[in-house]
Amino acid sequence: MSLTKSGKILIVDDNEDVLRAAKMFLKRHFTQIDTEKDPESIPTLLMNEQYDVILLDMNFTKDVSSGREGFYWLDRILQIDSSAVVVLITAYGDVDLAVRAIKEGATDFVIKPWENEKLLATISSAMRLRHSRSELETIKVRQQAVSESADAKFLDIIGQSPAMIKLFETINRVAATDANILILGENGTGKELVSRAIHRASLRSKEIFIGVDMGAVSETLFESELFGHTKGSFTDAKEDRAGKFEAASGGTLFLDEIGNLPMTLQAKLLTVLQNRQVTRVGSNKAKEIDIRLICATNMPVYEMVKTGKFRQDLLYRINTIEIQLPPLRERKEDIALLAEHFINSYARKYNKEIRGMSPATIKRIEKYTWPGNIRELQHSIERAVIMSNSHLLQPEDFFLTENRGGQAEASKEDVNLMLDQMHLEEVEKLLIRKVLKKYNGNITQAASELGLTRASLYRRLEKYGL
Ligand SMILES: Nc1ncnc2c1ncn2[C@@H]1O[C@H](COP(=O)(O)OP(=O)(O)OP(=O)(O)O)[C@@H](O)[C@H]1O
Repeated sequence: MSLTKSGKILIVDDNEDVLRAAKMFLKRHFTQIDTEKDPESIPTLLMNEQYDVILLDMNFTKDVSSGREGFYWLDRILQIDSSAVVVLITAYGDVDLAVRAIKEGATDFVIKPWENEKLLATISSAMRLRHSRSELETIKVRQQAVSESADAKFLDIIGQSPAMIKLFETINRVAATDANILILGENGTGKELVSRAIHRASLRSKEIFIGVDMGAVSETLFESELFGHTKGSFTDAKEDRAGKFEAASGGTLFLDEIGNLPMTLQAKLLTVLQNRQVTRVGSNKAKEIDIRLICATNMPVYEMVKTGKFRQDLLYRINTIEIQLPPLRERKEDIALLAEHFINSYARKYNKEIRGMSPATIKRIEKYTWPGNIRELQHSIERAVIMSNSHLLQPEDFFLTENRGGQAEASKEDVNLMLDQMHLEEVEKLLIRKVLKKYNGNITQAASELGLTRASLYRRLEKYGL
C-alpha cells in the first residue's frame, strides 16, 4: 500500500514493547507518532495536540481484562473531542467487548498481536474517516454560505461613469493578488457586489466566498461565529463547529460593516489577522488560516480612528488596498443604465411587458438624489414595474418626493400636526426616515434604534420605497 506521509497518531498502551513496535512501524507511514503508557495523560495530550487517530488499549491494569478502562477512556476522549477517531487495541478473546465499544463511539479495533499490514490498513481508513468528519464540519458552514450566495441577485456590476471604469480597472489589478481590501461607501453603493466580483476575478474564484455581517453578530457570539467552538464550550454549543474563518479557508472572507465592531472585538480580530491563526472557543489548539480578506463599511473609519472608536493598527491591517465607491448622485451617468438593467430583470420576474422608461421618467430619476443609492433605485424600479400599466415606466409610477434625499426635514410642530392626520403606515415611514437620517443611512444602527432586525428594516424600506 502506498501512502503519502501525513497524519498524527497517538498510541496509548501500558505495554512498552507494544508501543515501541507500533511506533517503529507506523513512523514509516505517518508524520507524527506519540506514545503514552499512562492513560491519565490523555486529557493533557489531547489539549496540546490534534491527533488524527488515537490507538487505545482496552485494559491498562495488569491481569484485568474487563475492558472497563478502555470504555472509560473512550468516553473521556469523545467528551474532549467529539469528532476524535479512536481505534481500540484488544486481545483476541475480547472481540465482543470491542464490538460493544464501537457502538459507544469507537471507530474500529485491532487485535493483538497484529500483522503490520492489517494495522496500517485499519489506521489508514480511520484517518480517512477523520478527514471526512472535519471536512463535514467545514462543509456545513460552507453550505450555508453557498445557499446565501445563490440568493444574491444581479451579480453583474453595471456602470459606465468614469468612477465605475476606474473601479473595473482596480478590480482587475487587485483581484489576482491576495492583498487585503477595504471597500468604503454609503449604504447600497454596491460594496458587497464589488467584493464578490473581486473574488470571482481572483485566483481563489473556484473556492468559497463567505460573507459575515459584523453589525449583526452579537458580542457574545462573535468568537464562536468567526473562530468556531468545541462541543460544550458554552451552553448552546451542542457540537463542534468551524467558524467562518476556517470555513472560508482557501477562499475569500468578506467582513461587512466592519466599522460597527466594538473596540474589544476589534482587538480579537486584529490578533487573528496578525497571527494568521484561529483558535476555536473551548480549544487551545490554533489552526492556520488561509483567506483573502475583504472588509467593507459605510462608517467614516478614518475619523473614527481619530476619535478612538476604531483601532488604527486594525485599519492598517485591512486597508492594503482601498476602494471608495461613489454615491449614485455623484455618477448620474449610471442612473438610467442601472434603471434599464433593473427594469429588464423585474419585467421578466413579474412577467410584465415593460420596455423601458419615458424620457420624462429618465429626467426625473436622474434629478433625484438617491440617498439609499442603488438599493433604493432597485427597489423603486421593482415597485414601479409592479404598479405600472404601460410599456414605458412613467414618472407617476415612482414615489420620489423632492422632500427626500436629505432635504429640509419637517419641524417638530409640523410632525405633530401631521401625526394627527396620518395613517399608521405613514407614521412608520416617517419614523424610519428620521432614524435613518440620524445615523447617516447606517442600516444596522437605525434597525437597532427602531427595534428591528436589518432584514425587517430592509423589507420596510422596500415596502415604502425609501
Ligand atoms: N453597479 C451595480 N450594478 C448592478 N447592481 C448593483 C450595483 N451596485 C449595487 N447593485 C445592487 O444594489 C444592491 C445593493 O448592493 P450591495 O448590497 O452590494 O450594497 P452595499 O454597499 O454592500 O450595501 P450595505 O452597505 O447596505 O450593506 C444589491 O442588490 C446589488 O446587487
